[in-house]
Amino acid sequence: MTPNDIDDFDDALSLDPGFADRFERDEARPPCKLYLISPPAIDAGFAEALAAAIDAAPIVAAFQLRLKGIDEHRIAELARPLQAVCASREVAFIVNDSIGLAKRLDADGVHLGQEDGDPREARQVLGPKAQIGVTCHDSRHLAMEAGEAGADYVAFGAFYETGTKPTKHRPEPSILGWWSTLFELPSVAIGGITPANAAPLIAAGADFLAVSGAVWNHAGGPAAAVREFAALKGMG
Ligand SMILES: Cc1ncc(COP(=O)(O)OP(=O)(O)O)c(N)n1
Ligand SMILES: Cc1ncsc1CCOP(=O)(O)O
Ligand SMILES: [Mg+2]
Repeated sequence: MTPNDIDDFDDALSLDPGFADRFERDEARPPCKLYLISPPAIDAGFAEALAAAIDAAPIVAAFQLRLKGIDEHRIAELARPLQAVCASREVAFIVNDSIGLAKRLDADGVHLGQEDGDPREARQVLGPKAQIGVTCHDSRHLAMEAGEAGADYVAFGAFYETGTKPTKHRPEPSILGWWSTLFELPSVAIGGITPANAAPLIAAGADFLAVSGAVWNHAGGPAAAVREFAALKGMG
C-alpha cells in the first residue's frame, strides 16, 4: 500500500463496502493475528474458555487480562491459571492498566491507556523483553509519541460501536495503512471488531485485531468465533 492508496482507502470503502474484500493486504507484511481481551469480569471457569479459544486456530498471539473494578489481589488470583494457559501455548500474557501488577505477575507485558502510566517507566520496571502497548485512540500524534517512548505496539480504536466500554474516538481504517507504511512498529486495531466487520482493518494493514465481545459472547462459543476470524483473508 502506498501513501496515495491510503488516502483513497476510506473513500473507496465508503463508496463500495466490498472494496476491503478485494483489496490486497501488503504481502510483505506478516499475516494479521488475534489479540484476545478478557471479558470485564470473569470467574475461575474462564480458563477453560480461554484454552478453547486459543486452541481453535493458530492465530491467537496475545491475551490481555482486562478486569475492571476488581481488587488487584483478586485479579492476581484469577490471573495465575490464565497465565499458565497462555504460557503452555506460547501466547503472550498482557496485563491491562497496571505496571505494578504486570511486575508482580511477571507478565509478558502491560497495556497502558493515556492515563495509565508512562511507557518509559514501564520499560524501566518490566525490562527490555516486556511487551508494552499504548492506546492511541485515533491519533497519529499519540502513536508517534508512543513509538518514541519505546512502545512495542500502538493501539488504535474504537473502530466500531462496542458494548464493552463507552468510547469517544472513532478512527478510519486508513490510519492503520498510514501507520504500517511509515513505521515497522506493529499496530493493534480495537473496538467492536467482529468477523463480519474486520475485513477493512485487515486489508488496511492491522497487525493485530484486539477482540473481546465478539469472541466471548459468540452464540457458538469462543472457539467458533476464533475459527471465523481465522477464515478471513489476511489472517494467519
Ligand atoms: C490492545 C488494547 N488497546 C486499547 C485498550 C484500551 O486501553 P485504555 O484506553 O486504557 O482503556 P481500558 O482498557 O483501560 O478501559 C486496551 N485495553 N487494549
Ligand atoms: C478496551 C477497549 N478499548 C477501546 S474499545 C475497547 C473494547 C474492546 O472490546 P470489544 O471487542 O468487545 O469491543
Ligand atoms: Mg487502561
